[in-house]
Amino acid sequence: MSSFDHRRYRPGPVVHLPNRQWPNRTVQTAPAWTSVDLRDGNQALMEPMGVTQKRRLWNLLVGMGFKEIEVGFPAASQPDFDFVRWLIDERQIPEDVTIQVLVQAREDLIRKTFEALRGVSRAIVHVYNSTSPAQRDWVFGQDRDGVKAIARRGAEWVLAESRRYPQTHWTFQYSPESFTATELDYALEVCESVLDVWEPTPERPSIINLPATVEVASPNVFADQVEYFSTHIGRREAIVLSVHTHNDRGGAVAAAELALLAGADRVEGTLLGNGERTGNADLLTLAMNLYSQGVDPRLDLSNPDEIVRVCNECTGLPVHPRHPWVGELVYTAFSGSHQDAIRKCLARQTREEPWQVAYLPIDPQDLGRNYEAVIRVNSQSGKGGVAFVLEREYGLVLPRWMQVEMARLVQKETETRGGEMDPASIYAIFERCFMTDRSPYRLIGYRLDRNDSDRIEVRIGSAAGEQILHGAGQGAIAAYVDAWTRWSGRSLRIIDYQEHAIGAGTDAEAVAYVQLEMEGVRVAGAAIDRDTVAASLRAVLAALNRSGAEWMQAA
Ligand SMILES: CC(=O)SCCNC(=O)CCNC(=O)[C@H](O)C(C)(C)COP(=O)(O)OP(=O)(O)OC[C@H]1O[C@@H](n2cnc3c(N)ncnc32)[C@H](O)[C@@H]1OP(=O)(O)O
Ligand SMILES: CC(C)C(=O)C(=O)O
Ligand SMILES: [Mg+2]
Repeated sequence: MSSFDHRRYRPGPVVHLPNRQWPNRTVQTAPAWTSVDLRDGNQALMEPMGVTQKRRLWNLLVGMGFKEIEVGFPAASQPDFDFVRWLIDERQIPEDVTIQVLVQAREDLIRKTFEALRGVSRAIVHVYNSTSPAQRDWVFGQDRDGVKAIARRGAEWVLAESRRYPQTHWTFQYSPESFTATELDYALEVCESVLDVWEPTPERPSIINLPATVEVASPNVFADQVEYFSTHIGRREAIVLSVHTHNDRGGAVAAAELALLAGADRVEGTLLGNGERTGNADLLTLAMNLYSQGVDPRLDLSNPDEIVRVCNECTGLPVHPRHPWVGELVYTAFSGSHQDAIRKCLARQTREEPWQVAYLPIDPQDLGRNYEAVIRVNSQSGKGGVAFVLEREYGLVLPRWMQVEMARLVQKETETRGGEMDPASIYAIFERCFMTDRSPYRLIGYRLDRNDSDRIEVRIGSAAGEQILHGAGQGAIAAYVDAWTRWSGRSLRIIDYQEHAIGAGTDAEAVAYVQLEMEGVRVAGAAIDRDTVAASLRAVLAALNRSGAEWMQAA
């Protein structure tokens, strides 16, 4: 029998909140961010960070502008204790940054925690105990009152210890761990009892942190829980309401966002979402989500590649190439219609107007990414992408009809070869297929006599030797086509012709693109030359050579 059996599970909680307000709100300002990378992030690593890595990550967090940073669980391990001491003894904590430490509601651990913090000018002491039925029954072996007593005693020990260090400005924080799996009325009761001990005031608030220790329901349910809590807790004006979401169902970021609508003031999380199991809420994503809505995230995210590098080097964890906002591939389009739309929008977008480029929710340049990586070509790509690459890398602005043919040629090759095609390989196809003015015929020279109607004398070479052709017409190209028509006895007609300069100044070259109809069949050619007329004539010849017509091969 299969062990995969959904009947073993129950649905998550629901909250009766018919008058819920959060769906009608929007987030207008950034919340207070608290990084728990050095604690929750660290405790989830296979190999916890050493002091050197912690220092590096600390410097990154401070540099990004975090004002509250949970730096560890100093009563739990010597490295955590030593790190806190290093921060204090070496005066590493900027004036406007407050460190936070975590501790269980146990007297000996609380005492040691305060010892670790001796001499700090300001700190948040974060005490927690779990409150859910499963933890009450099976972990603590206590009823509701018993677990509430653990919380209250913890609050009392924290208060008592803090009084031994009056020089420090203390802030107290309490988390009813496993809040999302706790009955709401009971979570309120426990928090009220903690607040009765701490007696916070608006001037000296305490932090109540509501953790989705395990994400057990969809984000809207968490928002209901937070709104219910926020509107039912006493002394609301004396509390900073914080949330701490985990990502078990993949909704940590969404849950934190909806919690802000529901009344939360503060969000705990980690960079890139490292943390227990599936991780914590990703603060980078949350902050970038605000940024992309025109809200100042109050964090410096302008160098995400550096953030990713430091996190990776400190935690040993890789970052998915499609990680929101900062993954390697998140501003890259491989697919044809996306490339087409991006190319058209980028050509129109100005710095002054609000950003509205299809498929790019923000300007990648804001995060230090350039447009080079935006469009990459594989078998899913279309003419827009191929055209974009040729224009960006080689300055070639292909006419639409040539884009279509070029895209078909590229696709054929990518389907055969598989994988991605780099710009040089794309250009090689362009050169091989369209710039075919060397064989079977090549242009040796020409003389143009510009009168009422232009007369041209053309010297062409082939395996059969040199020949001279004569023609006349309005303009060099018409005269040239006339020369070929007379010489071959076939009907030739220019359908379209375009040219433009590549580069500027004395180094500039001209590129010409020609679409020719020969005996009812259309064929395209291109050529690059320092001389504009030569470029045109060679482009016509490239098309003729490409035609593969029998009379050409016979040469
Ligand atoms: C959701 C979270 O992320 S919570 C943070 C979790 N982080 C960590 O645990 C990392 C650091 N922790 C540690 O290194 C260790 O747990 C220590 C050093 C703090 C404590 O270690 P130990 O004393 O061996 O105890 P252990 O952690 O196994 O705790 C179990 C005991 O503490 C009790 N306990 C657990 N959590 C709490 C709490 N928050 N408050 C009070 N008591 C608690 C348990 O009921 C159990 O009691 P019992 O021994 O009477 O059955
Ligand atoms: C200690 C608490 C806040 C925690 O990390 C959790 O519940 O996830
Ligand atoms: Mg956690």
